[in-house]
Amino acid sequence: MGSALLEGLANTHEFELIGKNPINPRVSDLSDKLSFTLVHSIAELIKLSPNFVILTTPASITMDIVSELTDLDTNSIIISAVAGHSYEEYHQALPNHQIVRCIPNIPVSVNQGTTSLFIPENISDSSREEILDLLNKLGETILVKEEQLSIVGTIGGCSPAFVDVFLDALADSGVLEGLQRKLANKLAASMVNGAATLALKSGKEPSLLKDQVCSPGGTTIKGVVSLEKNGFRNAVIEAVKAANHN
Ligand SMILES: NC(=O)C1=CN([C@@H]2O[C@H](COP(=O)(O)OP(=O)(O)OC[C@H]3O[C@@H](n4cnc5c(N)ncnc54)[C@H](OP(=O)(O)O)[C@@H]3O)[C@@H](O)[C@H]2O)C=CC1
Ligand SMILES: O=C(O)[C@@H]1CCC=N1
Repeated sequence: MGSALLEGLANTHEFELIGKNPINPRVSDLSDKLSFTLVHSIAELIKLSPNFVILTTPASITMDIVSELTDLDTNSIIISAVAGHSYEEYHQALPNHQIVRCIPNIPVSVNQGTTSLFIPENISDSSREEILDLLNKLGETILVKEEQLSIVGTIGGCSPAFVDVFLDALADSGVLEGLQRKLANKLAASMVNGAATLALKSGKEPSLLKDQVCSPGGTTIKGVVSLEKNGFRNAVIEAVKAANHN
């Protein structure tokens, strides 16, 4: 997730970026590619007084890292992208800092992300604006209450993987009929991109858009009936449930 955020922010050419990571050749290569400063300790990071600190660490080590941020300038805004720790936990660890929680998704790397964001009440209007300005450069930002962050973050954050499974399956079906894999992959991704753009731009309900494709007695409705017979809708609902109630 950290690499995806760095890529999306680097694409804007508007930020001086810093990455903090244990020594790792993968991250050194990324820092060369995206031209960001790489630091290996929190102390080095704190000295640089960044405007924002975005946390993308595994949940299991995040609170240890947060406890090292006590000397961070209180003007620095902390944005946690970590699923699994509440605002209250961060606030207790760093009571004088401004902290918000978000769940971005991997398409932030191409500035087409969906980021659900919880901003607590104690954040000033100017900080709120700065946070939204930053995240909006990465795609769409959806403001939510903290109790909604889990389900909104699951649908926004995990579902790119579910869509990737769908894309891979669509491409498989093309390959089965003799298409080259590359062509099948491109066809599937372009189609999903177009269908999603139409849903967003038209504002129409997906069920109405589906009806427009299904000609009476035609081929699409036969495919839709087959999806329903095979539990496609239920499989999606169960996947979101499983991811959200882990
Ligand atoms: N993947 C996603 O789509 C999303 C993930 N998230 C959240 O982002 C977080 C990371 O997830 P994800 O990127 O998938 O997991 P990864 O395991 O791929 O990434 C974790 C990163 O943390 C780094 N790291 C480990 N220890 C430290 C440390 N002490 N200081 C700094 N960095 C450290 C790892 O470095 P190294 O590579 O050297 O091991 C790695 O780059 C999780 O909390 C997750 O909930 C939120 C939304 C979406
Ligand atoms: O798989 C995960 O745990 C993270 C949280 C949201 C997306 N990926």
